[in-house]
This record gives sequence, C-alpha cells and structure tokens, in this order.
Amino acid sequence: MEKPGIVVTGASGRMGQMLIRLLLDSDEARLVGALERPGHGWVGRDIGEAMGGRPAGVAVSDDPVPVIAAAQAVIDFTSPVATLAYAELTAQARAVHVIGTTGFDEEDLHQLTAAARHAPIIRAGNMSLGVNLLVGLTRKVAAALGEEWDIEVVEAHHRHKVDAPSGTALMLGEAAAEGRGATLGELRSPARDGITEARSTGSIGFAAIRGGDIVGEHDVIFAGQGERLVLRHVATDRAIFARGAIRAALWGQDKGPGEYDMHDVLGLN
Ligand SMILES: NC(=O)C1=CN([C@@H]2O[C@H](COP(=O)(O)OP(=O)(O)OC[C@H]3O[C@@H](n4cnc5c(N)ncnc54)[C@H](OP(=O)(O)O)[C@@H]3O)[C@@H](O)[C@H]2O)C=CC1
Ligand SMILES: O=C(O)C1=N[C@H](C(=O)O)C[C@H](O)C1
Repeated sequence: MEKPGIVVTGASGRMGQMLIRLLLDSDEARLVGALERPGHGWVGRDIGEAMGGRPAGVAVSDDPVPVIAAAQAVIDFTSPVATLAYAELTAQARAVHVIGTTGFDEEDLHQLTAAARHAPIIRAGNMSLGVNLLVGLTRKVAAALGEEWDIEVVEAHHRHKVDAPSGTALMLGEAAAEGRGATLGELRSPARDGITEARSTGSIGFAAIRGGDIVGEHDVIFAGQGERLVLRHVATDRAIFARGAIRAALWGQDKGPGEYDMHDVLGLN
C-alpha cells in the first residue's frame, strides 16, 4: 500500500522544518507538499535545498488548494489565522488535519468544530507523549488534593513565542480543573500585575517565562501548607512534537469526520 501523502504548512518555521526532516526520512509517510504564505522567499524553491540540504523533489508552494487536494493529511503548526484558512481547505479535500498551532480563541475553536464536520481534525496544544501523560497525572493529583492546595502552572519557552499561557499550560490547567469537577473557565485566575487581590481559594494561576532558545518547560505546582508537589515536563528537542504529529496523521487515515486529540491517538482515553 502507498504511504500516506502529507503536506506541511509553515514549511520554513521551527516546527515546519523539523516535520519536513522527519518526513523525508520516514518509512511510513511521504512528504507531498510544503506550503508557505504568498511572498515568502522560499516559494518556488525545492524544500530540501531551501533548508540547506539535498533536493527533496517537493517545491514550496503558496497555492494551497491543489497541494492539499493531492494529500491524505495536512500537518499544521502555524498561527490561528492561517490554521483557520487551512481548516476550510482540508475539510473540502476531506483530508486529515493535524493541528499543533496554539493561541486560538473561543470563536476560532467554533470554526474548527464546524470544519471537523467534514473531515477529521486532530488538535493538541502539545503532541508529545510525556505531556499527554502529564495531563492525566495532573487530573488525578488535582482530584486527590483538596482545594486548600493552590494550583499554579508555570511555563517557559523561547523568546519568539507569541501566545501565553502556552497551549500546553492551558491543557494542564483544564485537566487540573476537571480533577476538581469544574472547567478552567470557572477556576482560572486573572493574570497578576501590580497590587492584586490575595489568591482566591480553588483558583488556578498561570505564569509564563520567555527567553533564549527554551524548547518548552511546564511545571504544575500544588502548593499546600508545609509541603509542595511539582509535576514537571521538560522538552529538549522539537522532534517529540513532530513525531507525535506524524503519528496523528497516520492514525487519522481511517477515521471519520470529528474532533480528536492526542489522547485518542495515543490510546490514553
Ligand atoms: N502542539 C505542539 O506540540 C506544538 C505547538 N507549537 C505551536 O506551533 C505554532 C508554530 O510554532 P513555530 O514553528 O515555533 O513557529 P514559527 O514562527 O517558527 O513558524 C510558523 C510558520 O507558520 C507560518 N505562518 C504564520 N502565519 C501564517 C499565515 N497567516 N499564513 C501562512 N503561514 C503563516 C510562518 O510563516 P512566516 O515566517 O512567513 O510568518 C512560519 O513558517 C505555534 O502556535 C506554537 O505554539 C509549537 C511546537 C509544538
Ligand atoms: O511555541 C512553542 O514552541 C511550543 N508551543 C506549544 C505550546 O504552546 O504549549 C507546545 C510546546 O510547548 C512548544
């Protein structure tokens, strides 16, 4: 059977390039397209050469319709605006859309839900095995500890990251809230700056550090009286996210329309 053909969006980006490298070496999937925005300097060039390597036989395109029409899956780590536009096109092409992009608002998420009526969407703020295990652990610990244990999620990322809290931090916060039988919307503490109220019991706070080349670090802190429990994930290589995304694209090949996440892909549900 032919290997599923995969298109990578945001081909010149940090995650785009990592995905392309892994796909060019993959025995299970093949790279059939690389997309960038109109006017990008790589458009028209061979993606392998643009990345400073050998020719890959795939030219970077700024015309997504024919590229996506020829693919079985699209892996997309770009920006919310770009991902919403790609979601319409993958829905029309009935291709699997793997979304790693973070920073969506409520309205964006409704649009993705609408697109998922036509084709599978697999979306996660973090595609690594470790973080998806940590989500389950966070839910369990939050359920076991009473609300006198204050929950704070602290995340650190490279200096180029534009959204905060990170998608992963929000997944962890949501899991902690679920453990307490609530939603994150109900428990999320407002960002702190200046003179704030004292911390409200049961709330979940977030803090974000941005600097240098930090790949991604997340601590879920359960702070009690006289003791503190910290659950931590440290990413040192973006390949963990890219491998998860390729696994998701393959997993999605025999799935019907709908919204899925990495817990579905990894069988953690
Ligand atoms: N779920 C997960 O496991 C992970 C998620 N992420 C998320 O993935 C996203 C990308 O991260 P990263 O690769 O570091 O970011 P980069 O900025 O390195 O890459 C983003 C790419 O998307 C392109 N892009 C952005 N906006 C548009 C647009 N409107 N139309 C077309 N192309 C666009 C950029 O093109 P240009 O250069 O021209 O702007 C660039 O090629 C972020 O949201 C990040 O949080 C990252 C790692 C893991
Ligand atoms: O922008 C990043 O780099 C990352 N983004 C994701 C997030 O927002 O959590 C995942 C990972 O931490 C890297």
